Amino acid sequence: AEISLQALEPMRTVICLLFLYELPSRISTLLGGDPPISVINNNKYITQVTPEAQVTDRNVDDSSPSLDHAIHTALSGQSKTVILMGPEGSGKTTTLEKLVVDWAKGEHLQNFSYVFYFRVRVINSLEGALSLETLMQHHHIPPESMPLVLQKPEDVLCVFDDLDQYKVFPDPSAHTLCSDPSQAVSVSCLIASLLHGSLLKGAAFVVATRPKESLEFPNSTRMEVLGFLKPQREAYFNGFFTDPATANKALTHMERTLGFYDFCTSPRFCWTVCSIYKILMDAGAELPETLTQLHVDILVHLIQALNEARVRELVLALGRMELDCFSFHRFLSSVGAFLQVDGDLDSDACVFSFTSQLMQEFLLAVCFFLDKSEGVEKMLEKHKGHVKFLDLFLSGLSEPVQRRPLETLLEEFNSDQITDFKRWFKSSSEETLKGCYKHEHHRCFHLLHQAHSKKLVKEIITPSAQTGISYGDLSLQDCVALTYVVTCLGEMELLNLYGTRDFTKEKAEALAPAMSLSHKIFFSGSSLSTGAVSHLASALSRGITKELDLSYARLGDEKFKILCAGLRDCKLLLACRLTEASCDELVSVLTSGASQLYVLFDSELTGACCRHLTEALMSEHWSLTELELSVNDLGQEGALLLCQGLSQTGCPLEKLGLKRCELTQPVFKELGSLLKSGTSRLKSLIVGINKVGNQGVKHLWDAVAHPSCLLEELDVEMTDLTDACVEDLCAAVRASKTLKILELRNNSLTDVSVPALIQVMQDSHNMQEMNLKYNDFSDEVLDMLYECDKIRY
Ligand SMILES: Nc1ncnc2c1ncn2[C@@H]1O[C@H](COP(=O)(O)OP(=O)(O)OP(=O)(O)O)[C@@H](O)[C@H]1O
Repeated sequence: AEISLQALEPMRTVICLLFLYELPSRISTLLGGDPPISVINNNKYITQVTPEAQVTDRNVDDSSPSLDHAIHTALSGQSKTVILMGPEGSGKTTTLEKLVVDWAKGEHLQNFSYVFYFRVRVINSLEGALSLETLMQHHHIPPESMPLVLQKPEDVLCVFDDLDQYKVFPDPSAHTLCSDPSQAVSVSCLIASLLHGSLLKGAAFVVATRPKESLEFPNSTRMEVLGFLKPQREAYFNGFFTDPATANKALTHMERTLGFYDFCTSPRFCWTVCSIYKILMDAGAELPETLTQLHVDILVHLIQALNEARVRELVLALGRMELDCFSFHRFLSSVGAFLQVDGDLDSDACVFSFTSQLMQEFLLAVCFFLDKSEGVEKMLEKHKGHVKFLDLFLSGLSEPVQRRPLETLLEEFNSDQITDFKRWFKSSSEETLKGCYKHEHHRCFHLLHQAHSKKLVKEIITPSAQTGISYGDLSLQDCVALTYVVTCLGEMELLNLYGTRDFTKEKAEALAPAMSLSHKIFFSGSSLSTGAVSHLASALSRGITKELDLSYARLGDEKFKILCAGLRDCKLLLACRLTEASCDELVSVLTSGASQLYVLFDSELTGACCRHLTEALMSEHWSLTELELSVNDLGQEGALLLCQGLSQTGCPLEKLGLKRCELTQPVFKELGSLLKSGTSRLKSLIVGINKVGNQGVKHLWDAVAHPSCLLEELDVEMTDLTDACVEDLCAAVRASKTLKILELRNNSLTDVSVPALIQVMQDSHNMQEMNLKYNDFSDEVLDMLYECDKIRY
């Protein structure tokens, strides 16, 4: 390690040298990573950001709060203990070592005169009782410096790495804490006494651990170690591959094929990916498409690099997790590529652990296929709760193309095991896809995505699959897998994302191809980010979507504007809440000449919007044949204006929805004149749930009876009709040559009207259906109604 030591004070020089000496003789391995000290010395260190920086801006710039800076600030303030928490390989050790190196170089944390770095893995291997003084001597502090350390503990910073490795976790209540630095106590008591402040009271601590719930120390600040978000990954790839074009190629490939997995934030995983990509690119080989293929490539490379004759036995021993010295003594020179070995190999206390959880699960899956072992159900049950990717790897390896390179090296996979997996996958997916548990559906899609076989997707997703259930609240990985499945199928009838709470730009981008291939998309009750709306818009403009439900999505005017950009060529928009501010956009889409059908159900369109709409209707560019404005408070003035637009000669509108629009009698009168005018092409008029009574609706009966009226469907549900309207109603039906459907639900018609209504339906040749549900009929007329099959009641 080549830190320049000349400029350091003698004490620092000693501690720094010893710290470096203390670093176990770590070497760079494909799965383990480049040792932190080599990362730091070779200027490959990438500064991580804090969760706050992530929230405020994902494209973090230099001024964003860095993790290192946050630690420095915390240690120079009130907080005496900083707990760094992050998953496997997230960069905790590297952050700690950088901290110590920066101190030793005199760059940071200069308020401390002594910095001690303890690795719990190493302390664990110290047996018997230990005093603080002996521990420090283990860390090579010269005896003459000891009194200085003990006299001014506030000048001391202790760094504890791998606290999760602690065998017995420090718990103050379980120990009598020690306060005498020369007293020999158990190692667990020693650590607990330091962290709880009974030893070296006033000293500061930085502790790193994988996520642990029960970790609390006095005056402590927790900090999440996020690993590499996208901007840091980009910086890392650029540092790894010196050629920018190669870096970009590698990064783009990783983001496309793996970027949706959480573990991509792990710097250690990024190192492994970069390393294997480099090997493959140098050899002119294809880069892996799936997580399984990536692990096949890694394992093949590791095996080839070993000088090991019994590779099949080695893989079996690792996969069966025969993690004991006896098994591994046979493969001593080889296991280091896969395992971390703590303690003396010849002692019972020697502990083996997998460097990569992913590789551990991958080896388990390989083992399942290598020889006849237990059935797949039993195997998955046995590991339930401890594994995350086992079924994915099984799925990937069950496809010949993916496993072939391994078979060439080991031997052919057992065909019974492959058949067993395929049987399980088929039957469990069939069951899953009949049900309505979205998480199970998503899991099935993840497995299909991993298998990467279009043929298999078509085999598994049969027409009986319930793919129309709500897939709301998808994760990024769900979006990618669903897109894969829909792309293989070629189309999807309904993409139901009802109640999605957090539809981000990233998710929308991943799901865009699936959206383009869906006939209907439901986003009802969802919350879409601005970025997501713009991906939705472009997906719609490219795709086949005919129906889009954005009801209760509270899109708002700004997002609606963005959506409109994609709607120029879209056939239909259903239900979104808009206000007056969106009118200009709306009118411009409506008159674009490309939209064919438009529904603005349940918006917040008011009278003022009607003025814009009317202008649009009167313009020569209006080409829509359907307009749905139901559930908008248009008001009398607005609705009358609209009628004016409709009476324009040449207005092509054939279907108009004005349900629950607070319409009044004068509006019905105007609608009636419009229908009789001879200029209207309206075939369907939906004006239910407007309380205008017999008098109001009479204008429509008169219109229906008029020879110029072309209406085929009239909906006057819940308009307060009584028996008094029936004479006009029957006259209208008899006179009309076009009317086919009459919707009369939820009115106040009674038994006395029934004979006339049945008669008129029987006499009419045009009429196909009259709906009389929820009127005031008694049971006595039910038999009569039953006789007329054109009446629903
Ligand atoms: N900030 C960084 N810049 C560049 N590389 C990094 C950084 N952090 C980590 N790495 C790389 O990732 C590897 C793993 O990181 P590190 O050992 O620090 O993780 P960890 O969180 O301590 O993991 P574990 O929980 O397994 O102990 C390092 O060896 C190094 O190669």
